[in-house]
Amino acid sequence: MGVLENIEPGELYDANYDPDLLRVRKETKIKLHEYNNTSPAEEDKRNQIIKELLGSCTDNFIIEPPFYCDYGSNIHIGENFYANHNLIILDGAKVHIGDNVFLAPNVGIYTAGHPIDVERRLQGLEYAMPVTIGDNVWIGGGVTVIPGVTIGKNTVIAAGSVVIRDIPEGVVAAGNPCKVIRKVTEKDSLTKNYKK
Ligand SMILES: CC(=O)SCCNC(=O)CCNC(=O)[C@H](O)C(C)(C)COP(=O)(O)OP(=O)(O)OC[C@H]1O[C@@H](n2cnc3c(N)ncnc32)[C@H](O)[C@@H]1OP(=O)(O)O
Repeated sequence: MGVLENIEPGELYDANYDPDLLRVRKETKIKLHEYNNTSPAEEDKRNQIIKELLGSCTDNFIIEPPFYCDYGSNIHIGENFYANHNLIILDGAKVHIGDNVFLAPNVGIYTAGHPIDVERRLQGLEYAMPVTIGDNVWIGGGVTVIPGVTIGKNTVIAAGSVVIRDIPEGVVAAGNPCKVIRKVTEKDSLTKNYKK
């Protein structure tokens, strides 16, 4: 059973002082420290650490170090997952990533947030809402995905976007806030030269 399993999406919990959460996050950071200090030659060791850490994954994934997350157990990745360097996932709530998903460098997937009002924020309260990323999604460099967002299958999120609302399947979306700029069409599979 994953940590925070009994907390409802959006429900406030004590993220800063709860001893169980602090313990699990520390255990996770110890494993990630080990992972992030492996050599590229230590593929088996890398795969073993990730398999122990994540909620679920297949045998077929690459996560380039450094990689950071809070708990690991809330993260589920599909077949043929590729994450470039410096992926950060704050997984207070579940993060479901489909098959064939590519993440560029410096992607942040944040399920967690704090109350807007100062008083409760300073009590260390936090909420988390799940993030879902569909099959065959490509997320560009430096993209931020905030709590509760779903990105539909076959979609491309342009570099630097901040995804604050759900994005449908089969589109290119860009910007802050991230919005659909066009559909992916048959023409895209005919492009031979990407030179502008
Ligand atoms: C797994 C890995 O490691 S991948 C390696 C890392 N690489 C990346 O992160 C590259 C990501 N690529 C991008 O962001 C590209 O801009 C793409 C793929 C979104 C381009 O998609 P295209 O549909 O070809 O977009 P195109 O260049 O024709 O631009 C279409 C419109 O979107 C806008 N646009 C394109 N990219 C962005 C962006 N990152 N942010 C904001 N707007 C953008 C353009 O300005 C243009 O607007 P206009 O019509 O008003 O002039």
